[in-house]
Amino acid sequence: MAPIIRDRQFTDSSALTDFVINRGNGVKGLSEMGLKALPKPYIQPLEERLCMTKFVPQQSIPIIDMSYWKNPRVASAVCDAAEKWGFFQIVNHDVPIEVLNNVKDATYRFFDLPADQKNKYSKENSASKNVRFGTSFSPEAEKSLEWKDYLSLFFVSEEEASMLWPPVCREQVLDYIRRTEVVIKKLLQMLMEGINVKEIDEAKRSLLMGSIRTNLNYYPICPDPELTVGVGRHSDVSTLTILLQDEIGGLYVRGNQGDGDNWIHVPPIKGSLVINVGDALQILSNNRYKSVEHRVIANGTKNRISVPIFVNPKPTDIIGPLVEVLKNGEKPIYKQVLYSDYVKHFFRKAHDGKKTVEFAEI
Ligand SMILES: CC(C)(COP(=O)(O)OP(=O)(O)OC[C@H]1O[C@@H](n2cnc3c(N)ncnc32)[C@H](O)[C@@H]1OP(=O)(O)O)[C@@H](O)C(=O)NCCC(=O)NCCSC(=O)/C=C/c1ccc(O)c(O)c1
Ligand SMILES: O=C(O)CCC(=O)C(=O)O
Ligand SMILES: [Fe+2]
Repeated sequence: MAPIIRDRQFTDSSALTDFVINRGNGVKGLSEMGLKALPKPYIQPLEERLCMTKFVPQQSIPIIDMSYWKNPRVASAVCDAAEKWGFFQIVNHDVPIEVLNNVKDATYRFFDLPADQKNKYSKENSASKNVRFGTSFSPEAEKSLEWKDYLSLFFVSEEEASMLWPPVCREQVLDYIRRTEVVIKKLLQMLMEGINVKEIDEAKRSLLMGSIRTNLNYYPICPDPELTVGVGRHSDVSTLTILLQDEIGGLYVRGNQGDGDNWIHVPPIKGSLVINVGDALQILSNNRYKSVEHRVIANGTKNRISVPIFVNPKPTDIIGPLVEVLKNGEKPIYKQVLYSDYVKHFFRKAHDGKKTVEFAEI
């Protein structure tokens, strides 16, 4: 049955849910209908919209050149950025530009599929929990929805990926993960040395990078972009996130000046990767490294994509402050928690800034 639409608006919210979620049209489908106004469920409360007065145009997160990554100055810049900003960009990181371009093309290929093809991977229809096409963040828990569709791919093995991941993007995402792994290892090595962890043994490797989730995010053109958000304020639950964004821009990071209600734009830099600390690394480092809130605005004239790789502990790992960090008598701020409990807590609520980490506080 066709959705109930009058004057290019939905007559009720169940018709909208049916069109966007149940039929897999996503917000991309809404955008392509040429709606004249933003549907009500997407209108965010005033305090969650990002207004111009909160931008700090003169500030920028650090940009770190990885060409001479063995130089101790690079390690010191990485640790410094992870402590003070929780966010930085890397350039000359050795992931070939073709790999990045290919995964961006693959993202467009996936979202350009007809709705019924994408809907095969929805929460209801997907053959596996490890592959999920969705919209907004957690629509069941949210008071106001986010203007974003996504495909989330949890990596188990190349064999599983070859059976379950959508063929239009599978190889390109796998290649992106493979080539990025080298950079992830370098960054984690530097960050661990900065907190007195001299060797990344198998147990540490699992805690730091035991599981990998890649999301393909699609933010379509939005009517009334100032009334909604692409992604609401949140910190990631990962140890590190490696984010590839396109040339459109729109990602903002909470600044560290004054009362902190100032937001710094992350400008797109050709070939760069954005790196951010997630909650798991904040917990493991007992607050030495900071997971910082970030958000994405909606755009009135351009479609935007981004491809974050979330590098995480294994779901079965117990996370808490590392012994090396507590050696000098430092008090633990966090208890030991099962990582999958932590992630479930995150996924079952709407984006709510930095609140997730309270789940692990003593
Ligand atoms: C994710 C879990 C917990 C799933 O475990 P499982 O036993 O399958 O639980 P489940 O009952 O299917 O899922 C738990 C809930 O999470 C939701 N969920 C599961 N996967 C996803 C997903 N990819 N995206 C959104 N929600 C999800 C489910 O819908 C469940 O909610 P509900 O339906 O009960 O309301 C497990 O695989 C795990 O522990 N993984 C650890 C590694 C991992 O995936 N870490 C997450 C890193 S993601 C990260 O850091 C940031 C993600 C993010 C940020 C902003 C966004 O806007 C966004 O979209 C995503
Ligand atoms: O799209 C972006 O730039 C950021 C997305 C993000 O924060 C996320 O998916 O966790
Ligand atoms: Fe994020």
